Amino acid sequence: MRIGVLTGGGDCPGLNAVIRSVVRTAGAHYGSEVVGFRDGWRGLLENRSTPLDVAAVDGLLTRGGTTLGSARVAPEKLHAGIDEMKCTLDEHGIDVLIPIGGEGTLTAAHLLSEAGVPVVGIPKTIDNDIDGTDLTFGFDTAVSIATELIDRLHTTAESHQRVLLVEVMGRHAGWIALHAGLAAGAHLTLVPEEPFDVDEVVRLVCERFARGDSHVIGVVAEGAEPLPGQMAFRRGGVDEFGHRRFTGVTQQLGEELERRTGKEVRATVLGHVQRGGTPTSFDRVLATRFGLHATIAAHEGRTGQMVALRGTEIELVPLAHAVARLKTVTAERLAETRAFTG
Ligand SMILES: Nc1ncnc2c1ncn2[C@@H]1O[C@H](COP(=O)(O)OP(=O)(O)O)[C@@H](O)[C@H]1O
Ligand SMILES: O=P(O)(O)OC[C@H]1O[C@](O)(COP(=O)(O)O)[C@@H](O)[C@@H]1O
Ligand SMILES: [Mg+2]
Repeated sequence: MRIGVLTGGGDCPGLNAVIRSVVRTAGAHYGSEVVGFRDGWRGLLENRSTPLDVAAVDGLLTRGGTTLGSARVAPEKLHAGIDEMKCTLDEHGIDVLIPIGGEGTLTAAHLLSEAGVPVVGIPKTIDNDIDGTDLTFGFDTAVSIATELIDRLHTTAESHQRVLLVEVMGRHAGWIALHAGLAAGAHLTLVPEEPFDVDEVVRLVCERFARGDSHVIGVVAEGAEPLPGQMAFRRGGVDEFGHRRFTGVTQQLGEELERRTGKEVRATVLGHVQRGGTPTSFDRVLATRFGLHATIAAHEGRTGQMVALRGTEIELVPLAHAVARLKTVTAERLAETRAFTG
């Protein structure tokens, strides 16, 4: 059998571990060959590939990023390019394609699957917002990095009796904010799922200082927004790929808080450091198991599906189900966090 692999969307610690796992499982268990397509869907559209053998994936278990590269392609171009992509797959004799990506990449995978291409998807994203799987690799690494950095901000904040607002990634879902906030003992957690009440944030900050606390740490997901009409808030529209452009909610909230509380406020944006570098051991294991089970599914003809973590086991779920909605933070999980950070 010949398997095609590509990585789409934002890079994520553990992608290389998946590639290694697919290549090693295909070679050692089945004597199959693997072809990597470069830069996500663009590699299929432009017929750019590289053969992947065991030597090519040596050392990839621990390396962050993706050795295949990743790129974004406007969804319309992808819809228009289905025949071209099928031609590329035929030319390389690909029997099953394994796309590794987030909800966007998996939506495109579903599209190809509906067009008759045998596909087994592998979910990735640091945001952990893919439905149908309990977790995605990359999330644990991002939360660990964010937690360590927030820990460090506590000491500088308390030395100056400041409010420190930390912006973490999370476009539609606040999982990183929720977990890093809880792990690092933040006093406030703002997520995209629930517009925040600026009056309430002001009250919380004033109350903490009034009772003698030394500082306030607030974790803000980049996609969080204030309730309408409560403060001036710039909107950035959407980019050419349909993604919302962020305008720095944390900085804007910081300025508002400084004005209304009289306290010094500093905003820190963690940005891409959250998804750079080596994956945690948890993510290496999850990525390796995803690669193994996707390759087994490909050889058993169980296509049109995505591997998923359910409890402690890896299962297959239909791609149609996985991309039907995003997995966002529930009211119950928010309430749990608020018991400690609100
Ligand atoms: N609705 C869609 N229909 C078809 N292709 C899509 C769709 N959404 C995204 N894609 C493709 O998948 C790529 C990756 O999606 P993106 O959302 O950027 O990352 P991720 O896979 O991490 O969610 C996009 O650049 C685009 O080519
Ligand atoms: O690479 P870019 O364009 O800066 O993307 C940033 C976005 O990618 C992410 O890191 C991951 O999102 P995806 O998994 O959907 O690619 C988001 O948290 C963040 O908003
Ligand atoms: Mg996406």
